[in-house]
Amino acid sequence: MAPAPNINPPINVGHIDDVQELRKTKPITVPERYVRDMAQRPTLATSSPCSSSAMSIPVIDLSELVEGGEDEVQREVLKLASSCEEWGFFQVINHGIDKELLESIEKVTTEFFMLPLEEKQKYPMAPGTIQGYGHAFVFSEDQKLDWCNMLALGVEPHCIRNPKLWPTNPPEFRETLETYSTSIRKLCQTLLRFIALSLGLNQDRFNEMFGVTVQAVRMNYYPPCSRPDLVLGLSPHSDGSALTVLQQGAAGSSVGLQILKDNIWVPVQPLENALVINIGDTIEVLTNGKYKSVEHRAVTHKEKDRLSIVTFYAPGYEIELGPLPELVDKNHPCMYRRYNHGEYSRHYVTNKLQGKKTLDFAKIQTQVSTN
Ligand SMILES: O=C(O)CCC(=O)C(=O)O
Ligand SMILES: [Fe+2]
Repeated sequence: MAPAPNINPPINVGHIDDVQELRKTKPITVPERYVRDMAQRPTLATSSPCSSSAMSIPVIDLSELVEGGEDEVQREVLKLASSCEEWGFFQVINHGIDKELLESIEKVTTEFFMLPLEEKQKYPMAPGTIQGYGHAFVFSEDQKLDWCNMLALGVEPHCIRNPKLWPTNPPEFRETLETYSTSIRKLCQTLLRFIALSLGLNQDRFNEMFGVTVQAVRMNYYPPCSRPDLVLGLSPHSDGSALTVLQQGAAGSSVGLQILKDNIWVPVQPLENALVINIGDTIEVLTNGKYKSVEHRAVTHKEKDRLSIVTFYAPGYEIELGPLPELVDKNHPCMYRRYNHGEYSRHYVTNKLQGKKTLDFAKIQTQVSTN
């Protein structure tokens, strides 16, 4: 979550239907603003066992890394390295976060989204901003919209919080989010230690340089859509974070997350009690492109709804970023420029989601010789 963007001139996003209300009142209507151009329409997840097992994101057992003997640790670190390098995504099991806590955050989040619209609108996301209830990343009247309702909140440091936007209904929401965020924060720090090791770096390399880290949460609720073949739940994008932790709704909800691998949209099958981790743009830059942030999107389902609770973990805004010198040499020339993380965050939240385009901000453009 970035410092509040300066909105100048004011943004006109036009009328935005609330998709949950649409679903209730006009269940088969899909307004034009939600209908994607042909090229953007989704290929829907199949549940065919062969397609999913041939292409499923790797699973990392965190207990092997944290408590395993030398051999297990070494094996799992190698697996982590290949997961980050080849997929940019993995699911983590035995992560140490209580099942009850995962269930509680899911419960309060679901309860929030099920409130009447007037209640949710007490926490409005103003056009062009990224906190509160509504649609983020919409900047014009003619922009296509995602079939999704969001509640996005800055969590850490406290100065990025807007307490007026933290729901007081359901009453346990705030406390549950605090407890959940503390646990997810520790998980991110642990994962960053092993990710550093997997790159041959000192295990504290990332945690030490990140300063006063920034943590934000986005809760995405995707109601069913009568034409999932025409809409997207969330537009293709990579995350601006260092790491993202995604909790998918429990069994019974639909498969909705897809990641772009070798030009194919691969569905991520939810695993019981697992968390989905992905590499964000910041780790791509720090590793000089060795570990890349991967484009992903969400699709909707005809009958089932879906919830995702997403935590973004990033360095402090004041931290200067650029490829780590240890990962730059003659064979790996520097691919990204140096910049301040606050600048990147601002750039990220003032542009619509458009695949990996946002990261052009940091890429060093190589000159094509015309001779
Ligand atoms: O809902 C999902 O599965 C994707 C969410 C996501 O990518 C995000 O919020 O950045
Ligand atoms: Fe994302």
